[in-house]
Amino acid sequence: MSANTATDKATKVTPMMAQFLSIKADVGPEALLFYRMGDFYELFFDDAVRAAAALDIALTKRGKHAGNDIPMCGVPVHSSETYLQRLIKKGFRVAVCEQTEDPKEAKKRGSKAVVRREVVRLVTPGTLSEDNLLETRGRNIITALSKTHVGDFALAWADISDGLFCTADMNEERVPTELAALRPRELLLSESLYQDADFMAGLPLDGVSLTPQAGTKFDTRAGERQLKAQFHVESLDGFGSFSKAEISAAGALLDYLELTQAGNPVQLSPPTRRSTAGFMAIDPATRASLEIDRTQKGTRKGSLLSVIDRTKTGAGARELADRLSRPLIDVAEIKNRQMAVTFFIDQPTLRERLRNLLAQCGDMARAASRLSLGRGGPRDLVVIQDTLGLGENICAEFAKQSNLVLPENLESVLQDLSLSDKDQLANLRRDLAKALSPDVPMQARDGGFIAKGWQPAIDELKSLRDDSRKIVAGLQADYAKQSGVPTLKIKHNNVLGYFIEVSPKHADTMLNIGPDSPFIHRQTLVSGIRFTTTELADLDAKISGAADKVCALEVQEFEAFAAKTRVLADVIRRSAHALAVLDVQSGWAEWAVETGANCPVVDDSLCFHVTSGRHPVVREALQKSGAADFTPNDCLLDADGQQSQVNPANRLTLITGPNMAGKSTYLRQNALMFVLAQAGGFVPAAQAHIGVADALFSRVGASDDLSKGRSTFMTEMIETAAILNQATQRSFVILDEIGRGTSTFDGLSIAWATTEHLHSVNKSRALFATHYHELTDLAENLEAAGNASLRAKDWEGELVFLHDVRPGAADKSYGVQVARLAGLPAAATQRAQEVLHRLESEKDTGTKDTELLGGLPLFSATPAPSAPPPPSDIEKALSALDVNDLSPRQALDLLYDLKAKLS
Ligand SMILES: Nc1ncnc2c1ncn2[C@@H]1O[C@H](COP(=O)(O)OP(=O)(O)OP(=O)(O)O)[C@@H](O)[C@H]1O
Repeated sequence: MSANTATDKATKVTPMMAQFLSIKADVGPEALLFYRMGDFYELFFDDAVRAAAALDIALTKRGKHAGNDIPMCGVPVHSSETYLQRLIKKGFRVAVCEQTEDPKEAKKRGSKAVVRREVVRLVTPGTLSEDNLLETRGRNIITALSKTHVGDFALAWADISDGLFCTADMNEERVPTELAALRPRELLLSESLYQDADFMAGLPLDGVSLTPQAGTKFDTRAGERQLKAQFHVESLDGFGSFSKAEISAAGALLDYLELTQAGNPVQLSPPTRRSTAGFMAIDPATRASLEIDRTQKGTRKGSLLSVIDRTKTGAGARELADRLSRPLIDVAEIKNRQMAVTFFIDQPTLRERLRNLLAQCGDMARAASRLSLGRGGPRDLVVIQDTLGLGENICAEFAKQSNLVLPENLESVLQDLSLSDKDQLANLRRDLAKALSPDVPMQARDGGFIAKGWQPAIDELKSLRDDSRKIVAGLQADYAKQSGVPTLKIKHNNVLGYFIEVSPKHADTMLNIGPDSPFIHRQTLVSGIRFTTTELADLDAKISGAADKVCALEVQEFEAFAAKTRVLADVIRRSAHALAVLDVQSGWAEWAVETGANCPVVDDSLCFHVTSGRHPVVREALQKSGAADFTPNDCLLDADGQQSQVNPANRLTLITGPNMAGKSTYLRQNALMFVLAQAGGFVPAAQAHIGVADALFSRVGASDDLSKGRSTFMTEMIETAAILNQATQRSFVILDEIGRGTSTFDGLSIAWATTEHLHSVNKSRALFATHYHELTDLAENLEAAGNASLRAKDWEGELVFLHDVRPGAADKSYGVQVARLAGLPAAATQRAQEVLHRLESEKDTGTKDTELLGGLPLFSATPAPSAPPPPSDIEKALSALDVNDLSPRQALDLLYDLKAKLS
């Protein structure tokens, strides 16, 4: 072979590889290309290397490209969802490329022709719709963030798994707050925003996959066209007046969804404009520290949501999470929600029946979405049929109750659920009930899901198929007689269809029947000899022909139903939402009854008065561990000072008390009262009067944010700055130990100034927990500040926490005792106690603070105790000894032994 030929061969690209390379070039390097080859999705080159490592599967090679081996790995199509799920979780995006023609068709173009393949979908974290890839009780949000030339911002967001679609205008400061509420899986934004490091540093982006887009994707005019096309309207006025920023974000989002679904239309609800002014602002740090829907470790378990969630359906759980994430400000709307919960508390029997029915409901909105995306199956139709039926049963349960007075919003929810005024939907349900057989497969192509009596053509073909099968069964006896081989069997496999099989010892008998033999030899195997007959072959053709036709007709029926659900998608989604709302309201009532939660009085005042409040999560944890009961506590704050004439109410209370006494718990439980009350629910308290808060702020627990290059102290100061700059008189603020992360005097001064600012400038309702006892003096100088403390008692040398909040400042911190409880070595706690005594006595004798807190000189003045030496061998032996067990002789021997150890 000449050198040239060798090079030619090395650089020659096979037609299949050429096709792969061209598709890969279109997809780009960001996405892995799942290239369909028969029953596998294959990955090549760098994609294969990355996927093999991420999935921990074998990396092999296939052929050569430019003289090098082509790395390859593959995943079977039937289990590809699991692999997809793992890749998406690891932050990959995957372009799925299918064979879009029958290989037989390709062959007609020549033996070397490659089967046509096309990318049918780009799977990204924010565009999932399959049940296996989605969290049942969590949302899967994709958002687009836009910024106009004049600096206005907007977000558009969607959950394509159930059709949610919303937009909201906002200023730059509000963007992190809204993103934290949405917790999107994927965020689209323009290249220029993406490259703005300062802006990006302020966004809560944990677990968010970023998808930068060319600035042109955010063009307002293109966005308007996209929106009109998506919702088939001539004008957008019907949806309210979108701002330019909203249109730009919505357009970019729709454009991207179209791209990922390779042109398949995504069904979304008409866009809802969510004015940010209507929702309580909870910035990312506050949301994280209050652990509303996730703990700081990122788990749902242990969050407020997980503790109060009594919903029976995935859609209900998602609705509850939405409500807790975005508490309302509008008092009337909050009261509407409360009325529904109260209604269900007053109707225990109806509540129980409703919850039993809800438990049987499927995820109708997600099923409808899958059907509209062409990814649904017969089981999705069953979910729609069953759940619509259950919706009817639920309406019937309400109708059964005599003299029922429904709150207005429940009335409208039941209207959405009822089929009585929705003929098309009622017909769809009735038809589905008639058309579907009880057991349906996952995929329509597997057939066998259309019930008898629905379509005469299918029934006819099925009876032809079944009759032929009966004839085949009868033939076995005839052929056994004819051949004289009583053990002759008629069998079936996918390659041969029906065939006759005899054991090898009857081979001669079968082969020598003579010229009139109907048996035609097909195969000789070690295990048996196979034959067919013209009659059997005819029947086989009839049966398989009929089966194929049945399958094709069933697929047609499925497609027809899927098309009907597409048309009715909006109504189906409204029914599904009605079920979710009923689930949330009845679930909230269930939780309230179980835990003794009550309905708060919510109004526009600036008061916050809670009697016997509890922290729902800490209380549940204590209950589960059986350790102790939760001590309920009151809290009274009034930013207006209106109550002060009767009962002086502070707007700011300084909380002191020993470590571990429950200060942080108290702060958080009161912040959570606002979240629960403004989400429209009941609160864990005997009574509560809550004037709505426009924003919650918390600075609780210091942690550094090294990923953003911020130390613990810096993070703390940034969060404190945000509070002092943004909190209004209507806000609620909790601060836990501000100023810890720096020198005592700096810390104390910052805490001091922060308290004064909050009290006199922001004028918000605020709780401030601190170990700086000096701060408690502030209560005397500031007219609306007060002190409260959590108590502990020294009980026979043991520290007992009482966990109850009392007016007045705490006298001591018990820090050393807590350190002892935590297991600090005895030598260290003894030493700490000595230092503490010394500091306290010098303070009493009037020594200046600077001398007291000066650090080293004082420490070196007190002789440091040395750690007790470890016990000697003799001491160990003596302490293990039981003297009563020793005989006089043994005692004498022991003495000798001990003496020997001395030398
Ligand atoms: N009201 C309460 N009733 C019963 N137990 C409580 C109560 N409040 C807190 N606790 C228990 O005390 C523990 C410590 O509470 P918390 O962290 O709020 O104390 P702290 O005063 O903030 O402590 P530190 O000053 O050390 O941060 C909690 O984990 C909880 O188990």
